[in-house]
This record gives sequence, structure tokens and C-alpha cells, in this order.
Amino acid sequence: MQPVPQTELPRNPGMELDMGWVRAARANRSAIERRAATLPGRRSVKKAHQAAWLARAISCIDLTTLAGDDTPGRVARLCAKARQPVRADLLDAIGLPGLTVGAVCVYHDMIAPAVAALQGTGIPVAAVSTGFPAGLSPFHLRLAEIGESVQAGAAEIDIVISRRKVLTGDWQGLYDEMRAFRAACGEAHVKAILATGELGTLQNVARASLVCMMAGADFIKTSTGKESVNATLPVSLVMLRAIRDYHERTGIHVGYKPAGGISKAKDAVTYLALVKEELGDRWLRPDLFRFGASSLLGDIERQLEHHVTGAYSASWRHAMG
Ligand SMILES: O=C[C@H](O)COP(=O)(O)O
Repeated sequence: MQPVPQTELPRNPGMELDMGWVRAARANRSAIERRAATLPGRRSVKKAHQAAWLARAISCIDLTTLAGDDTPGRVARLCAKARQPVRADLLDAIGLPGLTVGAVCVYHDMIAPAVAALQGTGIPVAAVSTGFPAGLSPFHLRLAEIGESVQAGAAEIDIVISRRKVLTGDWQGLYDEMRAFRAACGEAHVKAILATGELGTLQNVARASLVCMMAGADFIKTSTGKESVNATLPVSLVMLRAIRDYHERTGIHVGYKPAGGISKAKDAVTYLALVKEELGDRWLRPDLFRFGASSLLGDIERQLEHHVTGAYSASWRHAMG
């Protein structure tokens, strides 16, 4: 198996489903949207710190390709980018010559080429699973898919939850499903994709976050990238506060992964600032925070180049990632 993310923290073992806690979870939409609206632009990261924040963002990227026309060749190119996300002279200039992304994220069939291309790097391969993106295939096949992906070398499994269980208030069903997914993952870490754009309300997002954590999710993740609404700041606030609540009550650290539509360096910095404010610095490391993104790295590289050289290059030079 590929290496699991380096962490000294204990995994989330989960707990019994606490329906009193789940029902008590609330989300005040207007207060959350007001707070989220103040975030972009408010934190102007100054020049000296900009490169450090951008480098931090790179180290937390799950560099992703999830397309029907993915090939071993495309995955090998993505993995080359994962190993060396930014031009060597730029990494030297910011004093981080060995910087890599957090993981490479692919469909099941692309695990083997990704594992081969990342051999010896310590960069884990994450696989989307359980009938991604809709999660509507037979349950036993969803479980078997996890097992096959772990067998193929995925160290992280990004499962999709059954949205219908949330929409019908079947919290026990969601808990049981997530428990079974976690068990099927074995030593591989499991990220629970809530597909928040399809959950209807922020209250459902808060409750689904809690239920997945109670069932043992190592990370909770916003979106597949395939919903019409993917990662947003209001949803992030709700999920980060659920993680904080879970940590306060259990002492367990659960990770957070916003995914889908995050493609600009300045948006990445806004997310990092939000995580820092809501959860503190410890969550700003790849064992507790990831961006799920296919095109963010290109813009970060462009901004870093500007930081180091004072000039922007054409965006086509950073097409991959
Ligand atoms: O989890 C990762 C997402 O699928 C990536 O979405 P994106 O292509 O909008 O960056």
C-alpha cells in the first residue's frame, strides 16, 4: 500500500450515533452568509507572507483528475506535477526545494498508474469510490469497490454518501452506511463527501457532518466537483464548526476538504484563513486539510512566479494542474 498521510494524531474511531446531538445541530443561514461575505478580500496577505501561504496551499492540494477520458499518460503527467508542483528555481527561491502536493486523487482504474508514478515519493494516492459521483450503485458493490481500490494501492478513499438518506432524515441509515464504508477502508483513511450542493439546507449539512464523524470519517469533504454547486464559504463555515464541535466533545481531530470549483490562489488563501480562524493553526497541515482541485495549482504557480520574479507568465505555461 502507498503511505498514509504522516500524522501523529490518532484516527477518528467514531462513536455511537447520538441523535440528541444531531437534532440539536442548527445553522443560522443569514448569520452564516453574513460572516462568509466578509471573508474574501478582508485578509490581504502581505507580500512577505504570501509565498508561505501559497506554499502551504500547495502542500494541502489533492491534485485531482476525474474525467471519463483519463489515461495512464495523463495521470503520469499529473503525478510528475505532484512530485514537483512548481518550477525548481521558484521552490529554491522560496526555500522549499522538496515541496510536494498532499495527494493525487483519481478514479479506481487510474490508481495503478498513479501508484507507479509516485513510487518512492511518499505522496499518497486517493481514490474516489462508492459509485462516485452519485453513490447510487448497489450497496454491496460500493463496499467491494472500496476493497478493490485499497487492494490496488489507494491509501485514501473518498466515498460519496447517499444524499437521499439526508434528504429523508434517515440519520441511522447514513450512520450505518458510513460505518460500513469506514470498516471496508481498513487502514486507508476515509474522506466522506457530503455533496453539500444537493443536501437542501445548511442544517442538513451540519447534521450530515456530525453523523459522518460519529461513524468514523477521517475527513469530511464538501463536494464531488460534479454537483452544480460545489465548495462554498457558507458551507465551509458550517462544516468547520461541526468539526470544532466534534473536537471539543471528543478530543478527536477530523480533517476538512473543500472541493470543486476552487481554482484561484486568492480563494485558496481565503479558505486557509477561514480554517485558521475557525479551527486554529493545527488544522493547516495536510493531515487535517486538503483542497480537492484540478486547476488550482496552475494559478498558485503563476502567483509564486510573480512573487519571485515580479512578472506574470502566460497562463498556458501552467496548464497542467
Ligand atoms: O475533488 C475534487 C474535485 O473533483 C475537483 O474539482 P475541480 O475540477 O472543480 O477543481
